Amino acid sequence: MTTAPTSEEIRALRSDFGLRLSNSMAKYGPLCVGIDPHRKLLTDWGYNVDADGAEMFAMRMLQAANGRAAAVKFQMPMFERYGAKGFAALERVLYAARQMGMITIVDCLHGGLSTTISAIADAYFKPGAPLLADAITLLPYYGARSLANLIDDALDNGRGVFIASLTSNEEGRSLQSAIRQRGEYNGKTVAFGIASTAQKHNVGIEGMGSVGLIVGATIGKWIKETGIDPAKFTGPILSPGFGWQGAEAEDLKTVFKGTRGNVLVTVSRSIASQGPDIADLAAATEAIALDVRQALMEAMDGDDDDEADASASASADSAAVSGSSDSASGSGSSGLSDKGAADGRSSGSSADDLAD
Ligand SMILES: O=C(O)c1cc(=O)[nH]c(=O)n1[C@@H]1O[C@H](COP(=O)(O)O)[C@@H](O)[C@H]1O
Repeated sequence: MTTAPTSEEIRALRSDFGLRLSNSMAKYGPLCVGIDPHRKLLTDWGYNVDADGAEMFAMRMLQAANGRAAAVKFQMPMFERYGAKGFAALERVLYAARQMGMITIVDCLHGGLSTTISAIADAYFKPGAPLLADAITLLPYYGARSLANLIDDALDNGRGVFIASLTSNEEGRSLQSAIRQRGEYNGKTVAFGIASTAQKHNVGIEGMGSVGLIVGATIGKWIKETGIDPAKFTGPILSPGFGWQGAEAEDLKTVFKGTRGNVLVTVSRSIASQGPDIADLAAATEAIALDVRQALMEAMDGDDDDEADASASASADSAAVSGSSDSASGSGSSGLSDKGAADGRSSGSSADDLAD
């Protein structure tokens, strides 16, 4: 006969993902290797563009990431496109990653009505789940609170989530910086409301929480217009955009100024494009892991040279993300596009070179 868990056991489970991820980041650094079997990469690596090719690609990426990165993130649509065979391949590579002891994130970007979205806890979080993962990515378009039941299921099973807040693509900016017209976050940006709702799940957790955010590294200085201060968020922050999409060390320093060990930078194509040789993939992983670690260490000590920033932090509300939405004018000209143009790095369009 099984006995019901005590309140202490429940508390421990609800902070388990954050604890395991922060331990892994302390050991291996703040890099997550993105496993995205793009068609072009499969072809370049000499694999068929099918579920078997995606599975072999993923196994190689796993071997390169093992012991060199804190986590791996699987891009669900790039398996899903092969239907049942793709799902079976993803189940197997997730199993392999678990056997290696790696922290696994499935990038499925699910979202929906509270009553229906909860069903996916059976797929990812519960004991015996076919796609058992340590965390998944979520979209909050139905309202961040619509995710509450699913988040509870994740936490009660020692798992976590990453909720899209400020995505790395430029098209997201006008929606995410829109000013809310009603409710608790009236007058604040959409992204701010999402981050604040996410943060509520982390309050009271010692160390890093288990409810994370997605904040693209590409957004650069535009972070200030959103009202979000990543330094005040106590869950993990998954940050895509470094490398292939154009973000550099300077962007990590700008966006994550003052953060302390909770930023997990996810990189896919900049590593995979060095394959298929595992030694080359491993070398690329190590080099990028070093760059990212260095940038985030510098971000930690980032000097507060910006007075407006300092006053925004001072007036931060208890949601632990500073809420200066007054400055959220939604002007879409800073960040990605300015930088891409200024130094010729890839911005939105060239980021699609290896898309799909
Ligand atoms: O959900 C994501 O992980 C995600 C959010 C976001 O805002 N931007 C973003 O690029 N991603 C994902 O992060 C990965 C980035 O891959 P690379 O640009 O190749 O490093 C891809 O799997 C994207 O789908």
